[in-house]
Amino acid sequence: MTAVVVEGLQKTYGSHEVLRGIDFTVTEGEIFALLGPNGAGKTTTLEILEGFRGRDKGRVEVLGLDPGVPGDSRQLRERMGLVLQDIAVEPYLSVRETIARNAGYYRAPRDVDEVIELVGLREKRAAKVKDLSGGQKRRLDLALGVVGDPQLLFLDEPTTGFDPSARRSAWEVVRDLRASGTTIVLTTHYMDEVQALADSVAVIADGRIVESGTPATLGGRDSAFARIRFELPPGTEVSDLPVRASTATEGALVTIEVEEPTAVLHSLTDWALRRGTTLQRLTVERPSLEDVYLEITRSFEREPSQQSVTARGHRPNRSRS
Ligand SMILES: Nc1ncnc2c1ncn2[C@@H]1O[C@H](COP(=O)(O)OP(=O)(O)OP(=O)(O)O)[C@@H](O)[C@H]1O
Repeated sequence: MTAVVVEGLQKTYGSHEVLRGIDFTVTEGEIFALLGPNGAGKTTTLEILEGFRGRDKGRVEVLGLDPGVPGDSRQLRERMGLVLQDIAVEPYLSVRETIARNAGYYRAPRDVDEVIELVGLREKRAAKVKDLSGGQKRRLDLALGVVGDPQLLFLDEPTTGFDPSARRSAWEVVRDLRASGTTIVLTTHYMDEVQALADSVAVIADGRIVESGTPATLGGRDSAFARIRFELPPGTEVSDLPVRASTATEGALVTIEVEEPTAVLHSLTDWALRRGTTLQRLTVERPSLEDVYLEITRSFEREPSQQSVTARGHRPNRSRS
């Protein structure tokens, strides 16, 4: 089942065309990450899906409803949860009072204390909102997003300002929500967060979706070349190696790029052992999600207008660069 359908979505602010025909779908029960550089239009897209912002053109369906239609939008409020970048809360209410007050807006909210527990704010339940730290405030935002027991949860940069351990806890909360059947639409600038959470990913640049897939396949990552690196053993030359090193040296390291590294590694290690030596600092790596993401978005920063037409064709082959 599909939770969200977006087709040909367009939005212009004045003369600034922010969305120039966005298409994507979110499957029910998945965590979908919408990525893109600052100002790419992620928040605008989310706000359109949430019914807080109108669209100029295109089809948008959220849980079978059109957030652009007032009646549908009201129904959606009951069925979706939001964790926004800046949420207005009463500074003099306590954490528990704030969550309880929000719970009152829904017909079938979750238990308030269970939600406090879920987001790790038990010790701060009596603290006033104004006395919370930045990270604790974001946890409260998360609590407010989930207290209505939403079918669909929007998370706009949910862990910005969290310390590493709080991020891990927030990820656990998000995974638990997915396990309980909640569909989650997420924006984030942290690629480790995408790797840890997302089932599918779409990247917005230059007003369009320029890449989509899973964290493992985005931008051809799964078929990218593996990069083998090691230190040339003392007294040997690159030409002595049993395989051709495509790049002579990178710093002090020899670099070899191959599609499938098993056989090459075998012949390299065999060669080294026969010579009674070792391959110091040996590593085998494929591009990380961050490498791939940066390459996708950088190529759009270079030639925005041309790139938008034939995005794939213009990008250099990241697996070999
Ligand atoms: N109400 C508005 N009026 C005019 N321009 C706007 C408005 N809201 C957003 N913009 C512009 O639209 C563009 C997209 O903004 P948006 O907030 O959707 O980007 P984003 O991808 O969420 O960015 P970030 O990663 O920085 O949060 C930006 O250039 C922004 O300045």
